[in-house]
Amino acid sequence: MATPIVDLASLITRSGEEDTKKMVNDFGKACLEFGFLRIINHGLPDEVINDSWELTRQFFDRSTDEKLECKPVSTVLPAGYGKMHGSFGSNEWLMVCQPDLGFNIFPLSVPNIRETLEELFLHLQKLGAMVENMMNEYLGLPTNFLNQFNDDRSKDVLMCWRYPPVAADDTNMIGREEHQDTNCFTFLLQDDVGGLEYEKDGSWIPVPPVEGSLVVNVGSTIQALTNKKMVAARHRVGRPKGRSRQSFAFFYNIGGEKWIEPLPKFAEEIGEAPKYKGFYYKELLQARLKKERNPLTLREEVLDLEHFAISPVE
Ligand SMILES: O=C(O)CCC(=O)C(=O)O
Ligand SMILES: [Fe+2]
Repeated sequence: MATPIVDLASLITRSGEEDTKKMVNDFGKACLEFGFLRIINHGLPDEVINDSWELTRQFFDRSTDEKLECKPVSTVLPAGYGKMHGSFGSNEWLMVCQPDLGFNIFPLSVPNIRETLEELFLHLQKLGAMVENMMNEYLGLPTNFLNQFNDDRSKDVLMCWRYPPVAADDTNMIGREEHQDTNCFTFLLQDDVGGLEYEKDGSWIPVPPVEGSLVVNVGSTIQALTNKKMVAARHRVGRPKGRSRQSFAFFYNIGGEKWIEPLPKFAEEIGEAPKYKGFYYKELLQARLKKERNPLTLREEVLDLEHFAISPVE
């Protein structure tokens, strides 16, 4: 079964009601059956995408000292440059946060990088709200329910990733360990190196780069709210051979203080027991990041949504 492709043309052009209904249905079904899909006609300007690739490439090609000048200043929103250590590999990232918060740090030696990446951020954030509305409609929730529930946009994050290639003496072929994203939705752009895969029915399905398309995946927050009606697909990235790989992952997030538990519509109201106990979003996120950024962590120790699962009564 091929990864679904959902055409967002009618969302952008606001064409007829029938087209919109079909789009919402295609999107919802793709989330329900795969948790992973591609979108086309998403409205992101080519120029912004192309400039973002070029400028982040220039940034990652700078010397380590120069990149370290962009080290985060805030621990609350650690926008800026970072690098993984230890068993999680040596991937580098440049993290971009909501522009008007003022946390973003960019090198002055790469002209226009701020304007370009912040513009990309804002386009993706707009897309996030649209996708959230489609999900709202597909799930039959009251109008704007999800947008209002998830009204704090200050935690959205754009991660610009660079994965180094496998070295000759290297045995670790994993570029990014398998995981579920904890947020609501993630939007992914990858360069032509490829390597992204998601899990479906026990198999790993490759998601090769296709120009003009954007990958969307469902995060654990949606899985918890829908009482596992929607499932956040596990995904991973193989380590690139020969040359490094770049990607952009935009996390349409949720505020840390938000209490997440299955919505009554998907549990009590339909006579189903909740599959998860309630938790503050930050409990899931912080535990995940703390583990992931600690080089001594074993993969089995990384906390995910199942930590909050209520085991069925025998
Ligand atoms: O680099 C990619 O394609 C995927 C990145 C990812 O899964 C993540 O940042 O959560
Ligand atoms: Fe991910």
